[in-house]
Amino acid sequence: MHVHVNAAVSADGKLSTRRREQVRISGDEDFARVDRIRAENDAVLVGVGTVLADDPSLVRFDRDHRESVGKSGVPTRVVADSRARTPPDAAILAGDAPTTLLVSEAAPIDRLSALREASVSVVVAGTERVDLPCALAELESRGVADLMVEGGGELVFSLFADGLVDALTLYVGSLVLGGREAPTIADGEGFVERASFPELSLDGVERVDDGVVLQWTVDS
Ligand SMILES: NC(=O)C1=CN([C@@H]2O[C@H](COP(=O)(O)OP(=O)(O)OC[C@H]3O[C@@H](n4cnc5c(N)ncnc54)[C@H](O)[C@@H]3O)[C@@H](O)[C@H]2O)C=CC1
Ligand SMILES: Nc1nc(O)c(N)c(N[C@@H]2O[C@H](COP(=O)(O)O)[C@@H](O)[C@H]2O)n1
Repeated sequence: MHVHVNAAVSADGKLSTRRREQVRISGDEDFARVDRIRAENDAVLVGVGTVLADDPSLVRFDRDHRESVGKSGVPTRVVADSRARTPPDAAILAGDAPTTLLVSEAAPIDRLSALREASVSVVVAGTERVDLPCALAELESRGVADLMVEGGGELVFSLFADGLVDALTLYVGSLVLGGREAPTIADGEGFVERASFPELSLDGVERVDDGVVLQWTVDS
């Protein structure tokens, strides 16, 4: 499976403010770029923190671009949600696009039943927290060869820690959000030892809207 993380950050590297409310960091040109990346992927993954903060629908994608890259159907929406906290009326569950929830064994049965009623497909992996290598392997067995990840910082850190990220694209916007508690692209516990820092190779730099898009591949 190929895993591509994409996000928009402020000039000081924040995904959002300390209130964790959605901030429009990029502009129309960048959102069109994001729609093309969605089109290139079989599924789009976010953490439940992003679902609770932003209530994204993840239904938009560039249909012409999808056809041009030879993909059919629509990208599946996927939420990493250890305890099944996705609200049954969340936008990510609405509409015709399929949604898969990655949960752990700690997810309460009643919440899972409510979500299954909303026609959600469920993958159970891990005891307390979603075991990402196991969950992504299950997605792959269900036909997900190309996975886009749209955040947030807790999930993306875990994906890096598990060595699961192949490519990283960041839109860096021309604004400063500040805040030591504001989320960044890789939060979690953080890496400490030099040997554990994921190393990246810079593949591209492009001016988009009023910011810059940086493209890296992750060194193996
Ligand atoms: N500017 C941008 O491009 C984006 C910004 N955001 C912002 O990011 C913030 C949300 O990010 P976070 O709070 O970091 O939440 P998150 O979206 O990373 O979700 C974290 C949650 O994912 C679940 N999870 C399941 N398995 C996990 C694992 N193995 N490792 C880590 N988490 C796991 C846990 O329940 C955890 O609480 C919001 O403020 C949102 O606005 C989110 C996406 C894109
Ligand atoms: N690429 C990008 N630029 C910004 O400025 C943003 N605020 C975000 N946020 C994320 O985009 C997703 C929106 O999804 P829907 O359009 O509602 O489907 C969601 O994941 C936001 O967190 N992204």
